[in-house]
Amino acid sequence: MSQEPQRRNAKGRQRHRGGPRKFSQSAPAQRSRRADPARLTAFRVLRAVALDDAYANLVLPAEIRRARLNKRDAAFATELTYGTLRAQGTYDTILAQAVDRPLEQLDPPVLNALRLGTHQLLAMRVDDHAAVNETVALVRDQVGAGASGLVNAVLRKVGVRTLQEWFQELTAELDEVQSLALRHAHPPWIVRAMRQSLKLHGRAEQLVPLLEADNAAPEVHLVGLHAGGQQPGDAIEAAVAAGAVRSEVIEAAAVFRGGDISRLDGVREGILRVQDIGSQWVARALAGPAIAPGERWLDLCAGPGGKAALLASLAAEAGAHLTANEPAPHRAELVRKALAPISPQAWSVRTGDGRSISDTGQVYDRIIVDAPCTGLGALRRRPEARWRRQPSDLPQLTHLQQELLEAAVGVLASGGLLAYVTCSPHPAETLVQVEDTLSRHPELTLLEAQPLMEDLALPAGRQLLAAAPAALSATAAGCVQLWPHAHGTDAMFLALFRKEAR
Ligand SMILES: C[S@@+](CC[C@H](N)C(=O)[O-])C[C@H]1O[C@@H](n2cnc3c(N)ncnc32)[C@H](O)[C@@H]1O
Repeated sequence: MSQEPQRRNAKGRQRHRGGPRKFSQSAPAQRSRRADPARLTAFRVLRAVALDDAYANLVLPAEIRRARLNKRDAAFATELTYGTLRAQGTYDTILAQAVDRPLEQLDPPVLNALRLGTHQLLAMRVDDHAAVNETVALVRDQVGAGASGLVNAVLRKVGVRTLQEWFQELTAELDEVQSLALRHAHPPWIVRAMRQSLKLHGRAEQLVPLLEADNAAPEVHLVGLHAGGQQPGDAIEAAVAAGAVRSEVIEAAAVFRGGDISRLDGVREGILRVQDIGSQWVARALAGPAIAPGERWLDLCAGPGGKAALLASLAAEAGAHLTANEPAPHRAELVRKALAPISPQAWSVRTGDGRSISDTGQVYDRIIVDAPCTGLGALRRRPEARWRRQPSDLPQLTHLQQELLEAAVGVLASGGLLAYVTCSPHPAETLVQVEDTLSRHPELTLLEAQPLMEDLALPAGRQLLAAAPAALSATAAGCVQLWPHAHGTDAMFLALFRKEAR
């Protein structure tokens, strides 16, 4: 976000000439006065995100197909959509300087178009004229001629400065957190939470690299499953043959950089799944220590089934059985689909609230609580998420996390293992929950998660973990917190408890 394309000469007015240009001056089209299809695609996604609470990563591919965009225009629409959504708060601060009324008084489609135009002007290599004229054409086509004059005038004001010049102007009076928030396009409360968490894990000086990593596209990771008579390694071999690169971090995983993932045979068969290596790693940590045949496992919050599929695959190999629990019926259905390729003796799905799991009358030897959380550890994946989440979401989520942990402890067998996992590094969702749980349950011991995860890793993975700085507390030292900038994974958190045998 703090980087911008080199587009101006020393006088700061001319577009750069020569040198690599990602998008042509007229990209993707100055073909007509109707809305350009790539920009219209981005506009439609922004509208769905704002009006229907849609996820851009789900809506965008469908809109690209609907508009029949070619590869180049699809890339343009993707960069425009994700870049605009990610930096929305920063662009709104800039736009507030150029609009003569509070932004809330603008029609939402006009505000979305202004955000799209601002991203093109300040962060994409699109010529100023094309950025302004195409946005005006989009507004005329989609909103009406009335708003096009305002959009033209506002974007001309925005384009008077470069992004760096706007930052200089706007951050002069801001404190450090607000300034970082503006420059790296994160809400200040998230910057504060990240700073606090990094500090607790001995990484106080890594805030900027983390914020930068949140703004970069994540790699696509694959996991191979034990399913359909195949070993996990077979699926990975097939993926490698199709262009994936074997992971050097953990086994039965690969990194895919080759485009359309659904073309891989294993993905269609369900024996190869897209799953962040951080998620794979924490799920394997639960299954890591020696498994006795006949063990009963529970995934208390299983939807949509990523970790459940890996755990069921490991259960199938070891002769254990996984119960995958999920309260939302449509998500429970996704779990069933995810588990379908795996031997049916190894799993079952329960559709129900995790807080009432004791109703089953069962106890479990290994339980994962992959709790509903703010998702602040996966901001790379959901460009709109950081602006949608509010600090006011925390009390309800942390209360639910605590209730789910209580329910899990209640059905954990004596001597059993409990993994508490979040895809958030927020201290209130992680270390505070662990300390509260330990204080309520003297029968629980916090295990050292890092050596367990090291045992599961390949040399490069072991090195990544070993490079972790000293944490500030014994609790933090016992848990593992992964980070996008340090491990190349989502910021997954893992605490591993054992219930002492009576
Ligand atoms: C972080 S997601 C789990 C991701 C999943 N483990 C995976 O790897 O694909 C949290 C899940 O908890 C579910 N959930 C929400 N409330 C719950 C409750 N009261 N009991 C159990 N699960 C709940 C959500 O529907 C969501 O599917």
